[in-house]
Amino acid sequence: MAGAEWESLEQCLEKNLPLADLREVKRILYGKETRELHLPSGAFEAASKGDFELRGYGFEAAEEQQRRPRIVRVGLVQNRTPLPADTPVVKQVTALHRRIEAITEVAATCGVNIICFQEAWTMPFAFCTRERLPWTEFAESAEDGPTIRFCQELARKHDMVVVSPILERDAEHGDVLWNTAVVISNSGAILGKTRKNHIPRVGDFNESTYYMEGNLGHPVFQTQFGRIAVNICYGRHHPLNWLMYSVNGAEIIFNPSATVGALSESLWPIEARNAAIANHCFTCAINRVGEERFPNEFTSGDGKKAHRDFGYFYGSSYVAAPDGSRTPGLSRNQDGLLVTELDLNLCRQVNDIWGFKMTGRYEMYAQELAEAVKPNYSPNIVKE
Ligand SMILES: NC(=O)NCCC(=O)O
Repeated sequence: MAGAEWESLEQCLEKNLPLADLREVKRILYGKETRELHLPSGAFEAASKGDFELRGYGFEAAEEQQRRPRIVRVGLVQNRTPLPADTPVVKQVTALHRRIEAITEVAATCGVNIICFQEAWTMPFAFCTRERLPWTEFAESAEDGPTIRFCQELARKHDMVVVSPILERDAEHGDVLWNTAVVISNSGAILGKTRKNHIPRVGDFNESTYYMEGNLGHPVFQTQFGRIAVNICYGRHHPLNWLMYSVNGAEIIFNPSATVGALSESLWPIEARNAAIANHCFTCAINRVGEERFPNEFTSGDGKKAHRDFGYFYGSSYVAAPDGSRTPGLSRNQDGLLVTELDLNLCRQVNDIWGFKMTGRYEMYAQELAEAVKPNYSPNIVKE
């Protein structure tokens, strides 16, 4: 499997396909073509100087007589951890704050209204280990920890909603850890938080050693720029997880993630995009980048030899629209900022065309699932 040397699917297609074929391949792979955003030249200069990729795309909705376009710009940030995993905790957190601060500055010059960082962005994704320390020292309060205060300053300074996925320590309830995303209003006020509803036990993702499944349900946050929700990483494999955020009114669902090529790269382009189609909303898939090596080797008891890293986090962040179209992905091997302009009117327009909210038969499935989860349920199998 390719590591950092292989830039992206898009780059490979562009390099190897004749133009006419490339256009057809993109139409079939990515749906209706998104327009490239004209971002300020200073933003590209700053991105180049800051050594991260900057891409901008826009989705269109039809013009309506009674509703004005509801244009919103989202910013997706993918990044590697700038320091080795065995660097002191505070130094790593500080370096990541500075990195995100620089990228968010550029996002602000690009008119981003809502920015979302990757899963557990303030630390190496150390949940392959089971050693607790020093990794649990990256956990902090979702109400007044140093990262939340930092994000509140970003929100106020840039008039931007900030979605900050962190490792949360809930001091009010037994110092318990959670995989959490905090949503901060563009006023700087903390709107609330949401916790990862589905925790993986696959490959080296030993997160269940550190935290339980979320207990906050499917909150949707009403912001000045639309109704948003956060489906954290592994929750992207669970269609009902997306559905419940949509049932609660989400127009944009962010999917901050941390996942590696060998496990999920062929699924990555499908799941958030299918969720956008099925739920008549926009979805924003964000994955971290690079390789993180840990001081002590580990095994996950799956027969693989002991090793010291997860594998390659392949970035490839993208935005999908309710009509099934999507942006090209950011690269597999660079830090990056993906700016995408959405017209939220597209959600209802596609809903009126396809009608999945009308034809979803949710009451039927609610009844059938209520029966299926009962201990004495027997599957409805018709036999000869
Ligand atoms: N962070 C996380 O939940 N990863 C699990 C593996 C995957 O979902 O690809």
